[in-house]
Amino acid sequence: MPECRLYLITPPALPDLTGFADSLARALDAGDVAALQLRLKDQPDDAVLRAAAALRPIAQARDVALLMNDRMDLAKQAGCDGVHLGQGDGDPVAARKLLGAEATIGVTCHASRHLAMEAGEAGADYVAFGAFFPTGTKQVQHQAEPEILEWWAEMFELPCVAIGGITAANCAPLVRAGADFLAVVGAVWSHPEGPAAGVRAMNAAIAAA
Ligand SMILES: Cc1ncc(COP(=O)(O)OP(=O)(O)O)c(N)n1
Ligand SMILES: Cc1nc(C(=O)O)sc1CCOP(=O)(O)O
Ligand SMILES: [Mg+2]
Repeated sequence: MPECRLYLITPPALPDLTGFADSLARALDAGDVAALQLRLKDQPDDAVLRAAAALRPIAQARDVALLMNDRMDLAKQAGCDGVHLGQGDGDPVAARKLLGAEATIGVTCHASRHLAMEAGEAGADYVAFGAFFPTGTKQVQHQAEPEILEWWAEMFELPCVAIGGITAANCAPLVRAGADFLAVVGAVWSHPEGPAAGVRAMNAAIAAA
């Protein structure tokens, strides 16, 4: 079974940044997390930069890549390891030019083979497919099936991320289909026993898939 790792995304707002930083440190210390995406939707730039400054040392000290959602300019300003771009968030070629060869650039591809191949050609480091399951975190307009992960993994070396409603209970088919990363919000931050337990549960489910 190919290796699959956890990709954590922050909740959409962080009203208590200090408290969140503590929770994040405990969650990252609980198990294997490959990357953390700072996804603060509709927040002012200064709040996003403040959050990045607080969370970057926690992530990077644990070898967890910090990726900025949506905004390549803020990724650069905040010293992030990369950026995640949706289809309306800018051009991966421009992001590469701005952030450099070492940066990680991910692109949302919904359930589209065409968008994924286009992202790969534009120099993305991963393509993200979703949503695989119903999610309360965001209103989604696209639904993906595990077959797209199977097809991608068979055809291309470039890593693929699965996202959308993924939990420890439903992730096995995505791991078996070839997802390199599972990106989650609720499965960790809304875990009934807390985020550290959420990371442990996801790690265990991935390993058992
Ligand atoms: C890993 C990952 N995959 C997909 C998304 C969704 O990005 P996007 O379509 O730009 O939507 P928003 O996150 O900006 O609401 C993501 N953020 N991360
Ligand atoms: C940010 C995001 N993007 C999606 C997509 O389908 O592109 S689904 C999603 C929300 C992921 O949160 P949860 O793990 O709580 O479902
Ligand atoms: Mg976006």
